[in-house]
Amino acid sequence: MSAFIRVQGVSLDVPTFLQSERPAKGWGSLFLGAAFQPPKRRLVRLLDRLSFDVNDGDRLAILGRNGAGKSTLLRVLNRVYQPTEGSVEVSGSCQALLNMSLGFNGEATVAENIYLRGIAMGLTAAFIRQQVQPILEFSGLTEKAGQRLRTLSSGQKMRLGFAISTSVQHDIMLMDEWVGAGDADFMARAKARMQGRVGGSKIVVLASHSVGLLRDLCNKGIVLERGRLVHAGDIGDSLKYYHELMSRLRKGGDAVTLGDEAPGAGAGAQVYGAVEDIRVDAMRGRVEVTGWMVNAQGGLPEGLALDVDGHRYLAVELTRIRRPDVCKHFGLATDMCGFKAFVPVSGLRVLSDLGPDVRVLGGERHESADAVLRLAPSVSAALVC
Ligand SMILES: Nc1ncnc2c1ncn2[C@@H]1O[C@H](COP(=O)(O)OP(=O)(O)OP(=O)(O)O)[C@@H](O)[C@H]1O
Repeated sequence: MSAFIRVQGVSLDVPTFLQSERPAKGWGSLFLGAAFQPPKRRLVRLLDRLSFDVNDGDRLAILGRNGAGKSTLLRVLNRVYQPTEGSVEVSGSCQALLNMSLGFNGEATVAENIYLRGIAMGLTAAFIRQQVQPILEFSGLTEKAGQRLRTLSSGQKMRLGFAISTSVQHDIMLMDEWVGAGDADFMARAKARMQGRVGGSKIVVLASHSVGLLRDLCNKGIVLERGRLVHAGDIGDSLKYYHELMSRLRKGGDAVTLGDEAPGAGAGAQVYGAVEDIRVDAMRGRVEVTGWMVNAQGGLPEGLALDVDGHRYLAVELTRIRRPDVCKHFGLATDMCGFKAFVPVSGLRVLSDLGPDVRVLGGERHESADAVLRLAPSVSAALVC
């Protein structure tokens, strides 16, 4: 049976409670205010008349700035929220990686929680019984099977939630951001499993700010803005539309909403790029780094630093270079995403003096640069020669 998702004219209104300001001078007026000025209830529209189809074989990216409605839409697709208007038709079994710890009971043991979550996922007791050991092994919690869940660390709970949620292959996979926490060993296993599950799914719907990931994984995209669907198309067009939208919003100076985005936009994880050449200029005591980088909103970060054996060296100059190839690949609004940066590092004679563990970090400013830029294979090879 082929899988599909049909969303027709979906709107979602939820009640919110607004408390008016109550400047109270004393306890008496505080209690009187609480008694006679209860919070006002009003409906807010989170999704507004969305219509789109996802067909067998599609990998759909949901794009939009913070608060645009991406997670809410995923919850509607997963039937957590019932639309106020319109209809959602889903054909095929659905696996939602939206909240890994949903339905966990801290007082039950780790093994019991596998049953609780498995039953909530619609699995039979007989099937779950066969899955308990593999899930414990995958999450590295075999020795903790009989312990209460509340004694686990948050990372261990996340591993358990991930192992249970991904224990079965479904037709449709709904994801809110790619799984991104855990130690290196677990992340390697989680990545391999995710790739397997994504590959085995008939439909994948992924909401993420990681533009590189969306570009690699998805073939289609929709862009949400304030709960409305403002663009639908192939992934290249959708990323381009999203970046243009973000740049329009930046120029429009929508200070309140863009203020919400500031932490994300400035965070290292939101900057991505590649280093394509590193040269040592021994005469001038500096390293020249060439590559490209952008942030998740398609903006151009201006910060670069080198991490050499734990010592941090900040760039003193960064010039932008045209990169139409990168611009086309990611659907960016500007092609000035290439850069050449100069970083003073004294005492170097040749490139290999930097050692193989050098990391190039990008960010909005030199001081705050902390997103590791990928090294091109030729650069990695040159560093060890
Ligand atoms: N239950 C709720 N009651 C009231 N408002 C809500 C509720 N759930 C979400 N919202 C609001 O709906 C808007 C969309 O939220 P949502 O979590 O879907 O955004 P998002 O696009 O996933 O954002 P982000 O990129 O930050 O994860 C936000 O303004 C949020 O405050």
